[in-house]
Amino acid sequence: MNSFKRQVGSEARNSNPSSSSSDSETRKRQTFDLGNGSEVIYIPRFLSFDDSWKWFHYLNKEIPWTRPSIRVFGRSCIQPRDTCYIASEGLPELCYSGYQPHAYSWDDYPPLKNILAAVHEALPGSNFNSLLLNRYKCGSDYVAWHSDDEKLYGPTPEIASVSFGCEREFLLKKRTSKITQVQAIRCAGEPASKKPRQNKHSDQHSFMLKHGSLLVMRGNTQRDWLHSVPKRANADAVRINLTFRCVL
Ligand SMILES: O=C(O)CCC(=O)C(=O)O
Ligand SMILES: [Fe+2]
Repeated sequence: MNSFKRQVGSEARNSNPSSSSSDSETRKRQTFDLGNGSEVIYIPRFLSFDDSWKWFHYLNKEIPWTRPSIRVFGRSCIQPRDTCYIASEGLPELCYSGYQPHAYSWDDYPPLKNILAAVHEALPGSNFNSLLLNRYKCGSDYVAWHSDDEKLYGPTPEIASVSFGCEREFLLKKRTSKITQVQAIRCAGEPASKKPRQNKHSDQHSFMLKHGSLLVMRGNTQRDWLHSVPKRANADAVRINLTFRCVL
């Protein structure tokens, strides 16, 4: 994979709540215009350090985690992370990679409603009604390149992702259209002056997702970009991630 041009959230290294130097900085909302109506918002310290550990321990213990079989390129394999699904009553069923998760109720896990309320407060106008939870037990658990572009989320899904525990890298890369691929093949080896001009936006981004952080993808991000959490040999602890979504 290409090396990423831009590393954001570098203050993520500083996960000790008592460190004061960048306190106001890290609580701030950072907005990234990815171009063409795609946008990412990142709030490194969305939830407090201590509250985040309380949520982490609750979720790790109480959520009925499963590791289902899914289909990838026509082959059956075990999903490389634990998962669980929560949805409001009466919504159409979610199905991804040939897997239809059981929808648990928000009422079964009341603390999730508190986290949802905090997300709604940070994102006025949003109305999330479902939640896909992920648990990465170690650095060999991952999520492969994908976009959350299932029809039931509509054409411009907003996805709010809250992270707890071990910091992991979250990557975004621009989808290449057929036209761009053909251009790339034609232009390989040509002098720079003949190659089409790059636009001002980078086509790869990397976020080190902190304990207690919130990352939001909105606009055309699911249409035009792919995202992943790659394997990392040095990630030696559990990470839990909540992705809030709105089924239309
Ligand atoms: O764990 C993450 O940060 C991303 C999870 C994700 O992309 C998904 O559940 O669709
Ligand atoms: Fe995703």
